[in-house]
This record gives sequence, structure tokens and C-alpha cells, in this order.
Amino acid sequence: MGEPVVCTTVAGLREAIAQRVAGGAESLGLLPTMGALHRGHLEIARRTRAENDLAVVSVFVNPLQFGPGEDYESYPRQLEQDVALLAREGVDLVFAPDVREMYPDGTPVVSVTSGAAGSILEGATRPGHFDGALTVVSKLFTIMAPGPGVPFRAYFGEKDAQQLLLMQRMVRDLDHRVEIRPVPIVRSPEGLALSSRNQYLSPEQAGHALVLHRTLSALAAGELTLEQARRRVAAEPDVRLDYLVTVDPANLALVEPAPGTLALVAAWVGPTRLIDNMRI
Ligand SMILES: Nc1ncnc2c1ncn2[C@@H]1O[C@H](COP(=O)(O)OP(=O)(O)OP(=O)(O)O)[C@@H](O)[C@H]1O
Ligand SMILES: CC(C)(CO)[C@@H](O)C(=O)[O-]
Ligand code: BAL
Repeated sequence: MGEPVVCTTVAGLREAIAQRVAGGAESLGLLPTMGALHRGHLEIARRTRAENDLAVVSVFVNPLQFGPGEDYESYPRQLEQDVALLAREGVDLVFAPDVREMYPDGTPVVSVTSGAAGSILEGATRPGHFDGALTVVSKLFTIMAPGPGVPFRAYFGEKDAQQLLLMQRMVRDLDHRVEIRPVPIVRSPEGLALSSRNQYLSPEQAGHALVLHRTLSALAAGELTLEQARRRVAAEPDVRLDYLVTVDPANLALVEPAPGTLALVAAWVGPTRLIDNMRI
């Protein structure tokens, strides 16, 4: 399989997409990422490759979605390794712009806002996070839209359940001509949801982080009440619970645990914030 073409400018990417479409590509799949790719990303990349003529992965650590004191500066950046991994999956194009290319005038004056659904759960602890994520993805959709008659699909992981719901909502609300395809959570053999931020965990912390998946599994199996589940996470050494709730997956409204509801958890393991979720 050939190396993907790496585009660092909007104009270069548009040109590369236009050429492939003119050359007969009949569909375009996009996987937006912040890089530091792991097996979870690669499974999505494989699916993007399998379901589309032209497979594009974006790698951009988006400053707009990080709050003050978060890990924007220290977020892992390893583009060369990411491109090598994507080559193995047969990805055609990698879009890796720098911050000035995406935001030439600095913070955009016009941006996407996520409203009430973006202010709860992750948005309560990370104010502005979803506005930033939606804004950059909206730009990616605009930049990459392949034109009429060419189906455009974008892939998002169910690990980031609130983000996935908001992306679907944005596409409806703003009439982006793209279909959102959700991808199930990819886990380590022990059950930890794969995440770029797992790199920050020491081996001991990675062990403590397993409490998230174990607790979600016990809750889903009806072995724990919500309150017992919260206590179990909070009792794990080096773990600080942010929230553990059950919601209606259609709108994230809080509901009692019941079949068909979604349990969402967020916790700090040492200084690292992790999220996970499971259908009950
Ligand atoms: N374990 C996973 N299973 C399924 N999808 C995933 C997984 N990890 C990441 N993704 C998805 O990959 C896309 C890109 O995510 P991102 O680059 O932020 O990686 P991440 O591992 O979620 O990083 P972070 O540690 O910053 O949360 C998102 O749609 C995200 O939901
Ligand atoms: C969708 C995304 C790439 C936007 O920066 C990011 O929020 C992520 O990696 O989930
Ligand atoms: N995976 C979601 C991106 C973020 O935490 O900023």
C-alpha cells in the first residue's frame, strides 16, 4: 500500500480531493482526529477505507476545544508515526494543517455554539469544549465537501458519546451535506477504552482506570445501583469521580438506569481525565 499524501494547506487538500473525484472517486470518508493514533483510531480508519473510495484522516490538535489549564501544550504530537500507521490502513490523504492555516485570523469571530446540550456533562467541566470541537469539524466539513453526487461520510467514536450526538445535531441544524457514521468503542483486552490520553497514565494508574469499565459493566448487568456504582469509582485509589449518570441516548436527559439507557462516566485518574460509557 502506498503512503498517504499529506496535505498541510486547505487549498492543497481541496485540490487533492478534486483531483481524486475527477479521477473517478465516488465517495469520500473522513475521520477527524487530534493525532497520537491508537488501535481505536486505526479501526475507524480501516472502516473509513473499506466504505469509501477516498479515505481522508485529519490530524489537528484544535486549540479552540481546550480550556485554560488543560493539556493543549502537552497533548501528544507524533505526525510522522501517525502517517506511517495510516499508510498501513491504506488511507489516501492526511490533512495536517497548522493552527495558522485553520485560524488565519486567530480565534474565529463566527463559530458554532452547542447550546444547552453542550453545557452539561463534559461541557459543564470543560466550558467551551464542544463549541470548539463543533467549529473545527464544521470547517472540516466545509473544506472537504466533495460536491453533489459524491456521498460524504464522517466517522466518530462512541467513546465520545456527547460529541457524537452534538455532531449529529450540528449536521441537522446547519444542513451539512455529510452522513455521520458512529463507531463502537475499542477497548484494551482488560476493558480500558483506548484513548490518546491513556499515554499519560503510569502502569499503576492504568490499573486503577479499569474501575471505569468494570463499574459500567456491573451497572449494565444490574449488579449495582447508580449510587453504589458512584461509590465504587470514588473508592478506587488515585481516582476522582466527575460524574456517573444514566441518560436517554437520544437527548442526554438524565434518567434512571433501565434497559436502553446509556451510562456515562468521567473521572480523573491522577491528573488525567478519562471518559467512558456503556449501553445498559
Ligand atoms: N477507543 C475508541 N473507540 C472508538 N472511537 C474512539 C476511541 N478513541 C478515540 N475514538 C474516536 O476517534 C476520534 C478522534 O478522537 P481523538 O483524536 O480525540 O482521540 P482520543 O483517543 O479520543 O483522544 P483523547 O484522549 O484526547 O480523548 C473521535 O471520534 C473519538 O471518539
Ligand atoms: C472531533 C475532533 C477531532 C475535533 O477536534 C476531536 O474532538 C476528537 O478527536 O474527538
Ligand atoms: N476526544 C475528544 C477530544 C478532546 O478531549 O478534546
